[in-house]
Amino acid sequence: MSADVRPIAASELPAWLTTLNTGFLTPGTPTESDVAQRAAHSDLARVQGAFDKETGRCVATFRSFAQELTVPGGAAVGSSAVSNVAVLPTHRRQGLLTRMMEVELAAAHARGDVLSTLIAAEYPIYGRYGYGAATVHAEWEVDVARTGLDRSRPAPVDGGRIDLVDAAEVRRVGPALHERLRASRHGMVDRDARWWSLKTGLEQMSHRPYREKMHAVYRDAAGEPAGLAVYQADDHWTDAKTPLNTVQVVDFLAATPQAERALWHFLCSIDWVLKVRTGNRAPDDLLPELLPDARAARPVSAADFLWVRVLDVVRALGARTYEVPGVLVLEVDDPTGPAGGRYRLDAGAGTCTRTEEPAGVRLDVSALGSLYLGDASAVRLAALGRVAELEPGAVALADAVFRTARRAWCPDVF
Ligand SMILES: CC(=O)SCCNC(=O)CCNC(=O)[C@H](O)C(C)(C)COP(=O)(O)OP(=O)(O)OC[C@H]1O[C@@H](n2cnc3c(N)ncnc32)[C@H](O)[C@@H]1OP(=O)(O)O
Repeated sequence: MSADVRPIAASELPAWLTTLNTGFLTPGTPTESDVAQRAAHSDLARVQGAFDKETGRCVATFRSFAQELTVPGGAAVGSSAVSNVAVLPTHRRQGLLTRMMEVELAAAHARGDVLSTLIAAEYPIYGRYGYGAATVHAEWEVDVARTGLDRSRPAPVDGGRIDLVDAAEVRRVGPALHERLRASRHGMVDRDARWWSLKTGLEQMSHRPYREKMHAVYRDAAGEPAGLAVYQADDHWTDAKTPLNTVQVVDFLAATPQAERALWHFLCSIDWVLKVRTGNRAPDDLLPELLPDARAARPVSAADFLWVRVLDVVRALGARTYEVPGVLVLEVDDPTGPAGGRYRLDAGAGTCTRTEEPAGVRLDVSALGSLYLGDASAVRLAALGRVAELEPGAVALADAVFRTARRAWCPDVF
């Protein structure tokens, strides 16, 4: 079976969406509204399809869009975000993803994108294309009876307050709060207006019907919104009519530790609620130790989340800051992409240039992607055989230079 890979025409969107839904095991013919929304929010030049040469059927989907990724130090770096990758089960393992990815990475490089980013459905798929796992998704389940928090006094003690608000208020205060947090937390990506519309039910796709949520906003003593928790509960009771509810947090943004403390205390104090599941948190989240009994928060997930592929090493390494000074020469291998070469990183000056100097470390571009946001350890990658030390001490220096005090966190699936 052979197939043509090319950008799709607007008239092909319904077939493309059907293939995407089937590939993601959410069968369903798209509605007119689904198609209209996609048309309004997609740059069709960046929407690829593969079409079976015999049947003409759309058998694979791939899309990219412009994204900003916050890197250590707070700069927002331009990335080509890859999403909606699916190949029909009848056409898998025939090289279609590889062909679509080659088109995408060449186009991203030609556009001048510094990085490419994605959330991998499965771990083994994207390393071969130069992506490296760059952030960790952590989730805890809190046994609220064990927390030691005083549930009878859930109000903030710092002069702030918590207000329960509707979705319209979330659309008013959420974007600015997110922008404030994004400017200081590496690993976060921008959210456009449609993100807030979809997450608050203003728009919805038929295969993912919106279920109304509850929203708590923390305002500091000056009345400024500094935190937002979006959550739902499962309405679960025992036969003996005792409550067994679990609160599932679906979005939690806290711009200050005070907001973080106040919102977790609030969520752990709601009557009928025995458990709070945190949703996607940073692996170094404050939560466990915000509780008098930290063990009340049981880790339930710790897995790779955002994957980063460096396209332009000079601009990528020059965009982030480094917590310790040091000069490191890296030899980057990128046989199928544009990032290969030798680079001199001056972490103190925050500059990166191409160089002919001898390299201290040699690494594959996917290992560079893992190091980029400061979450991976160069020493650990060396132990795994993914970073080679060419000069004594260079791996330890790379470890110290790339790591960040707080860990990278990407709250969003895209
Ligand atoms: C960013 C996102 O959208 S993530 C969502 C990704 N989509 C999904 O997981 C949906 C279900 N899966 C699929 O649609 C497909 O299997 C895809 C998209 C993952 C892969 O598409 P394919 O066209 O089959 O990949 P392709 O044939 O180009 O494979 C290239 C290589 O990757 C390997 N590979 C592909 N998918 C997988 C996988 N899921 N697990 C392990 N290896 C894989 C292939 O074996 C092949 O290896 P080889 O070069 O050594 O032979």
